[in-house]
Amino acid sequence: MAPYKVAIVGAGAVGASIAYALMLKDVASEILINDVVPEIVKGQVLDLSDVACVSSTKVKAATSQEVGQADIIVITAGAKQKDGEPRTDLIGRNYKILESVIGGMKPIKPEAIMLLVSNPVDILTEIAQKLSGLPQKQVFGSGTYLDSTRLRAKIADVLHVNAGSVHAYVLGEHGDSQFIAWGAASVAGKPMLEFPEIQKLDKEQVQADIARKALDIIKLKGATYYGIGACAADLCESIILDKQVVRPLSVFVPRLGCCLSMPAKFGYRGIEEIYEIPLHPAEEEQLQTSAQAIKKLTQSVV
Ligand SMILES: NC(=O)C1=CN([C@@H]2O[C@H](COP(=O)(O)OP(=O)(O)OC[C@H]3O[C@@H](n4cnc5c(N)ncnc54)[C@H](O)[C@@H]3O)[C@@H](O)[C@H]2O)C=CC1
Ligand SMILES: CC(=O)C(=O)O
Repeated sequence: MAPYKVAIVGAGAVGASIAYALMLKDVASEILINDVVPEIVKGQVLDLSDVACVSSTKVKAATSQEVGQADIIVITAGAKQKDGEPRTDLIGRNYKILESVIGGMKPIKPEAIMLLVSNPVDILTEIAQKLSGLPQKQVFGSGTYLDSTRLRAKIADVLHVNAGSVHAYVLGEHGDSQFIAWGAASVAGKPMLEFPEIQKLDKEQVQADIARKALDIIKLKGATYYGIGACAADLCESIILDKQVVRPLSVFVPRLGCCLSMPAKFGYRGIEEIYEIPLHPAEEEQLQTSAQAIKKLTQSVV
């Protein structure tokens, strides 16, 4: 295996879940763990090192300078939502944390890929694109990949197919203004909206349920981490193996003037293409609304 270092900044529940899922994939040579709390780093490194018998990925603590020299830098540092709190309420705290995290890791390896996970992920992605100095295509966020997996699992239950066979996207903000691109969704090449079981669904309710699933989990157990752990590890694997897969990722979309999720193809050089998905007029309106919400909040902090 070519040496491939993945740094994870923020060693809380999300950072550790990503590290764990990525170790089980056995595609990275080294995972570097960084956090402002040394005890958390030490504890996570010790705990994760127990995965050694089923993974050849080594785990070690890293300084900010070492993080800056990794091939992939995953940012999970920052505050998480409390019960009932929208992701956007985190912006003040997490903007400051992101500034200090990126400032501390400079100079950054010019070819590094930076993957944003901390919330609100769309706004932090745009800020990281500016602060890191890396080419825009090398800095992106996990965006609505997690929301799309939630949707695909829901549809899979309704149609009794595997979620992997459901082609459907949640797009826009990884937040309250996200929306489902029903018109472009399909199973087995058949448009989703032609399935009688889908026609019977209350689509607005499904959209609302997917958008608030994070809060439902937070209410019950305080945080979400396994879903994003699996999604972010999949993104890291796709970068390392240069898979050129398409995922809904938070990327800068020039026509909308902000970062939000659109289907994007990516590999080890970063984002290769952003696709303009065919949207129904009402969906295009929701995309515009999502962009407006993100831009308004971004302007209030930068
Ligand atoms: N994009 C997505 O789909 C998801 C995003 N998240 C977000 O991920 C973030 C982390 O969530 P959790 O891990 O549950 O929180 P957590 O509280 O368990 O961990 C956060 C960690 O960040 C560390 N940290 C704070 N400032 C730091 C700095 N300057 N440098 C390095 N580390 C620093 C803290 O010490 C802590 O260990 C939150 O913003 C949360 O909203 C969570 C789930 C899904
Ligand atoms: C916390 C969060 O962003 C999520 O689980 O979707």
